[in-house]
Amino acid sequence: MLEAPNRRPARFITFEGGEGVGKSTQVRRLLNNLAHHAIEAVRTREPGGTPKAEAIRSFILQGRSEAWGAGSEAVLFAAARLDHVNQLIAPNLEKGTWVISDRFCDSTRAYQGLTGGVDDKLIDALENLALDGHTPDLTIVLDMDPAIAFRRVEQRAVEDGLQLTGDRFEKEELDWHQRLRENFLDIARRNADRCVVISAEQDEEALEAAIWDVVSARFPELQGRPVS
Ligand SMILES: Nc1ncnc2c1ncn2[C@@H]1O[C@H](COP(=O)(O)OP(=O)(O)O)[C@@H](O)[C@H]1O
Ligand SMILES: Cc1cn([C@H]2C[C@H](O)[C@@H](COP(=O)(O)OP(=O)(O)O)O2)c(=O)[nH]c1=O
Repeated sequence: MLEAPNRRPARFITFEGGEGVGKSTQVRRLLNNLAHHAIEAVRTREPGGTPKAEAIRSFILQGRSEAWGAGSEAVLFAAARLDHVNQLIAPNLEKGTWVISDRFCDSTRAYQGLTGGVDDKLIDALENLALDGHTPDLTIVLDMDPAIAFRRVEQRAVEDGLQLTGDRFEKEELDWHQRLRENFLDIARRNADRCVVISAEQDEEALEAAIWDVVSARFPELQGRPVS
């Protein structure tokens, strides 16, 4: 009988951190680097990633869930995540395609849990339900002073000739974002085998190189891969 080829499992990598720290930019750059190493990967985001989860994203980010409080929001984010895992993340990993997500479960723990005051046990239960064993293989936590992140976002908006309206999360005060930053660092400390904290206070290329160092050291199949 012919043996199935000994294929490496596809990897699931998530990016976490506060607003404007450069997650989306670096997710794009990582996808590009993986493609150069002949790795098939999909890029996704949370909240969102599937039509149903994107519908929940609009509902929450337009502020329509605000009156319900952080507990209901945690449930809504988990509902979106369950669909995202079932419809996009698990099927891709199963067929050998890497998945790179801009935010995932640590955002619920940081925003609704540690910062929003939702009980740890509820966050744990929702996480177990939504992930169904699909814990990320690696989480890159991009860390920076939120005041600098705000200036970056503001500067880009001015360059684009836009008025900074922001969604409701971006209207929160700076000290709230400082607490959020500490909470992401705390999550990283408590999950040190999965999470790597990288300073986002460096230019895009330097940060991309720092992320690639971590990713390629973590996954040996990237070493010795063809570079196109
Ligand atoms: N390393 C960097 N240095 C300076 N500006 C950056 C850097 N990375 C991203 N930016 C800019 O900062 C803003 C926020 O970046 P983005 O990737 O959208 O962050 P996030 O997804 O974390 O909100 C964008 O205008 C982006 O062009
Ligand atoms: C995934 C997730 C996101 N969020 C928040 C974080 C962001 O404020 C918002 C997502 O907006 P988004 O525009 O994707 O974030 P960013 O500003 O980092 O580019 O939703 C939660 O509060 N809980 C969650 O579980």
